[in-house]
Amino acid sequence: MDAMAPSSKPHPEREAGAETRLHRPSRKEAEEAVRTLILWAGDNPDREGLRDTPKRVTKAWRELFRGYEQDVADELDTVFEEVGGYGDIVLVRDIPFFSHCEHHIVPILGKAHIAYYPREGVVGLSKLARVVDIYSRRLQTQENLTAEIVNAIDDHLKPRGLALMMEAEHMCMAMRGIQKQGVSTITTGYTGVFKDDPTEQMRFLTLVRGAAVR
Ligand SMILES: Nc1nc2c(ncn2[C@@H]2O[C@H](COP(=O)(O)OP(=O)(O)OP(=O)(O)O)[C@@H](O)[C@H]2O)c(=O)[nH]1
Repeated sequence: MDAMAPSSKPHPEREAGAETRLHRPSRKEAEEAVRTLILWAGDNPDREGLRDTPKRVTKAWRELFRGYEQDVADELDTVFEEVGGYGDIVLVRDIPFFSHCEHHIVPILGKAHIAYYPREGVVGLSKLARVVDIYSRRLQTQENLTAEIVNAIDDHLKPRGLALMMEAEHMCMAMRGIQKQGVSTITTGYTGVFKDDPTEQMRFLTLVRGAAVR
């Protein structure tokens, strides 16, 4: 697909039942908007170093926000049912991610840890990281990002339980506003046995922190 072609898919609407299709501006319109922001920042968009910047920024945005073009169902529809009777915890730890906060469009940088107890099969490990990627590459709050990843994996895989922890630094708190660097925000989501049984939550948290105890 042309990296800059407008998507044929509607933007995902977070409000249940919303069916409106949003108008995607042309690439030229998007470049014009970047030019306006350069002027707003106080620089000259026609000077040599900035002349191609609107083009670069729109190209970068296509990449940074490619999650709007992707569907998690495409990643999670392969389930391996032959797992040799394995039914214990599967934990994929330290998945790096970046997103952008929907309030300031400034990066959120962090790690995700996903665990589940298989019920009927397992998914490819990389697919879990792909789901994190798809939802991260949209404008987000950390809470919404966490909930979307949990709901998507839980719906498709139907595990006995799913646990997700996301820890991230929000550049909107580090680089502007309150300007506190190194602050980490932790969000969690649990379903099934992880939701119902505090000892399962403890096991998850212990494994995430690195000690393989039972
Ligand atoms: N809950 C939550 N808040 C976030 C997230 N990302 C950014 N924020 C916060 O969103 C809030 C936006 O507050 P506003 O008062 O509307 O905007 P603001 O004037 O730019 O706020 P300050 O950041 O305090 O300067 C700030 O407190 C941010 O820290 C997130 O993922 N989750």
